[in-house]
Amino acid sequence: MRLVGLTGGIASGKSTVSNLFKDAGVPVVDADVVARIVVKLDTGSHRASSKRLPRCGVRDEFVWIGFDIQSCDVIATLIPLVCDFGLIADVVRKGTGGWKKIVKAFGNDILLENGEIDRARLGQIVFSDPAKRQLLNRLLAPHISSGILWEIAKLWMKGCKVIILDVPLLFETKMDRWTNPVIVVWVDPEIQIQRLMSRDGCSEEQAQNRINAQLALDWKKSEADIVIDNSGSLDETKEQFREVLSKVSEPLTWKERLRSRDGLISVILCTAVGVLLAQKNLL
Ligand SMILES: CC(C)(COP(=O)(O)OP(=O)(O)OC[C@H]1O[C@@H](n2cnc3c(N)ncnc32)[C@H](O)[C@@H]1O)[C@@H](O)C(=O)NCCC(=O)NCCS
Ligand SMILES: Nc1ncnc2c1ncn2[C@@H]1O[C@H](COP(=O)(O)OP(=O)(O)OP(=O)(O)O)[C@@H](O)[C@H]1O
Repeated sequence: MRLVGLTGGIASGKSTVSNLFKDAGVPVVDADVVARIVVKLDTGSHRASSKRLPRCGVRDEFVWIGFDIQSCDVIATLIPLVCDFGLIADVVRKGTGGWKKIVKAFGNDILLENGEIDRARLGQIVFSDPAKRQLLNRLLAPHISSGILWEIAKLWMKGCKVIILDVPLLFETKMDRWTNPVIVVWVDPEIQIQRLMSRDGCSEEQAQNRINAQLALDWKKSEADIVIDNSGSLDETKEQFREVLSKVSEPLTWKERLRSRDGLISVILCTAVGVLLAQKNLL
């Protein structure tokens, strides 16, 4: 299995590029999506909200995190069994823990009427205060990394050979050690701030705070194996993407093959046959 890192700066165009990968049929694990799941409200235990929302079952949560049980032949039969015994539930229900930790640390003021986290409010707080941002990062990091690992595990079980890890803080969290190659989506700083302000409707100061919350994009560019310059038009980015796609779709190396599901199954089968043959010869 090949784990390809996709990163960049805020609003540099990671989602734009990861959508191109998805359109090309390459699976993407999106850390922002995982992070949203881990701060989701556990509707069953929330007390701050006046409205009681319907409780989601474990199976609803699989649908919620985009898990297509039907298409995963090997574990399709195992999942209901395991869920019923609560073994996987702990992993996918991390949202419960993340939500509780945030409310405990930041208070009920960061909650919306329905008890969900007010992301805009929390964003304002953490992007203007490095200490609070560090606190949030510390609280969520274990949930996000286990959420990402779980997403990778599901794709591995499906037999996916190339997986894109779209992680804005890939270098900051040292996750780049897991990935090869690392793609950095770079953008001219002036264009980055303009795109960020127009997408999020924020002031220049707020946009700059968000940019400053991450390692410098130029440094990330210098660490990249592949750079996509997204300062031009979408067509220009698509042009660069075609070359990148053919690069990441090159045949797997032996190491990558061994890390894939089919590679591991082959190794297990070969070992089992080898052991059987050796036993027969010894008898
Ligand atoms: C602060 C929050 C509530 C703001 O939510 P909002 O919906 O406004 O932004 P969204 O989640 O879409 O993130 C947008 C971008 O902000 C940047 N960003 C998000 N969190 C962080 C962070 N802790 N430090 C630096 N940059 C960050 C990323 O580039 C991300 O792509 C949210 O980003 C959050 O919960 N962040 C902490 C989780 C995290 O670290 N996510 C990044 C995953 S690697
Ligand atoms: N080549 C381009 N030309 C014009 N607009 C673009 C281009 N690429 C991206 N954009 C716009 O810039 C904004 C940021 O892009 P995108 O959301 O892909 O960035 P991102 O790196 O995923 O952001 P974040 O870090 O917040 O998740 C979006 O509004 C997007 O539509």
